[in-house]
Amino acid sequence: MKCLLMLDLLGIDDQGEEAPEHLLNSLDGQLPVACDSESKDYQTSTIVDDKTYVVEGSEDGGKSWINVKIFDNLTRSWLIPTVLGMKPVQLQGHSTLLLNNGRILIVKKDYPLDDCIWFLEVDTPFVKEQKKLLGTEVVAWSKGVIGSAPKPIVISGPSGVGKGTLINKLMKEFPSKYGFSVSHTTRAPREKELDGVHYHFTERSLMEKDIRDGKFLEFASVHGNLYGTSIEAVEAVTDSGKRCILDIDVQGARSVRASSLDAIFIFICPPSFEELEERLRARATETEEQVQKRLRNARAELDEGRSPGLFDHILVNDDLETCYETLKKLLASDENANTLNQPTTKNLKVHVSHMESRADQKILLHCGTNGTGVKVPSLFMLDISSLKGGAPGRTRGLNVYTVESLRDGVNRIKQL
Ligand SMILES: Nc1ncnc2c1ncn2[C@@H]1O[C@H](COP(=O)(O)OP(=O)(O)OP(=O)(O)O)[C@@H](O)[C@H]1O
Ligand SMILES: Nc1nc2c(ncn2[C@@H]2O[C@H](COP(=O)(O)O)[C@@H](O)[C@H]2O)c(=O)[nH]1
Repeated sequence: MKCLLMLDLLGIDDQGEEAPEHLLNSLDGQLPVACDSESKDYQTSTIVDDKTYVVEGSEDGGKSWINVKIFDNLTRSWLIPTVLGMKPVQLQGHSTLLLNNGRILIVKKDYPLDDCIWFLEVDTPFVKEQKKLLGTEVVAWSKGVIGSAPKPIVISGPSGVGKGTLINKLMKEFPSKYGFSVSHTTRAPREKELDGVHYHFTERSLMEKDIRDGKFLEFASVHGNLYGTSIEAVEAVTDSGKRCILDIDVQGARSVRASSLDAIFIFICPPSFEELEERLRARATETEEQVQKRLRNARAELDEGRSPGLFDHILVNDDLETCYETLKKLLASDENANTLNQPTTKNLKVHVSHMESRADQKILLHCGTNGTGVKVPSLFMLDISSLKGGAPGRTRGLNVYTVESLRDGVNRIKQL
């Protein structure tokens, strides 16, 4: 039904008829396409090679929707792509600009700067991989975030090595600095484990559906159960300004390594296999059969943990305090090396009328009055030269400047 409605807006039926002439004539991916401010329905078209990406939205009686479809300029037919990632909740109009790295920049009109910059990935490595996996056309949304965020930390290692113990110590000593990525799992809760705190305990069919819907950054079958990190789990921590810690198995670490998440990877080893077995039994949370299974898997994980290029650091958890101190030092030096550029609140509501791309990865956002009576600069500059991350998570590393025209053609540029 939804699909019919979208086609209807363009004045065509669902029998695969061509896009109307006026739309085709106006399609030009190289030029900024300004939105139609008179209309309640918002639509832009961007040409990428032989395809035209149409982003459209509408507000109808308080309900709003956003849709993406593709017009194949060779076969002259419409394609409905699989849409991944978290999409904008509302549009009150938007402008688009094709970037040269397989992304379309989308700036929402009349939204605070914090929530107005989005990317629609149409030909990035993530999208290419998903196209192969799903066998359909794929597009992926990613919200643009101003400034950089601290790198997430992936902690991996065999069951019983002490990952949870080390992470709990970090969280206890630095509650405002680190946040835990709460995974989903199909395993049953242990005594004292709380839903939403230690894990999101879920049913396999629900989790499989969410995986199909692209909600997971990674997932793996571990010791007979399904475990996974949702994109939301990581982004919720990162958005709160904390450094996100993921406690995941080696298969999961490998998937995250291959993803757009720019993380630091730490592998925890036991001092010996006998000590690992002792810790696992002493914890007394598993049946004998489960302990045997976890120990069998531990041998493979210990081998895999040493594979070149997978982990940045390997720590031996012999004496707990010594290992904890080493972990803290390692994280501190990594933080210093990646000086944090925490975003300040960007509450300014901007009404972008059009965008202009410059050769040096800077984009000029020309703004009109936003109707709130609050004076807002009429020109912003967006620096996209150091973007990090991307779909299925956020795109970070955006820098925004105000541009103020002074006399004699001199501009004053100030970073927000
Ligand atoms: N350095 C250490 N020396 C002795 N015991 C330890 C040490 N570190 C952790 N332990 C103990 O080992 C047991 C297993 O630790 P923990 O639950 O943190 O492991 P884990 O790696 O998180 O396991 P899993 O992957 O199954 O969640 C716990 O009872 C914990 O108290
Ligand atoms: N790939 C993932 N592995 C995960 C995730 N959350 C936890 N784990 C790993 O599973 C085992 C077993 O955990 P337990 O709580 O049942 O003892 C352990 O190695 C965890 O690191 C996840 O989201 N993805």
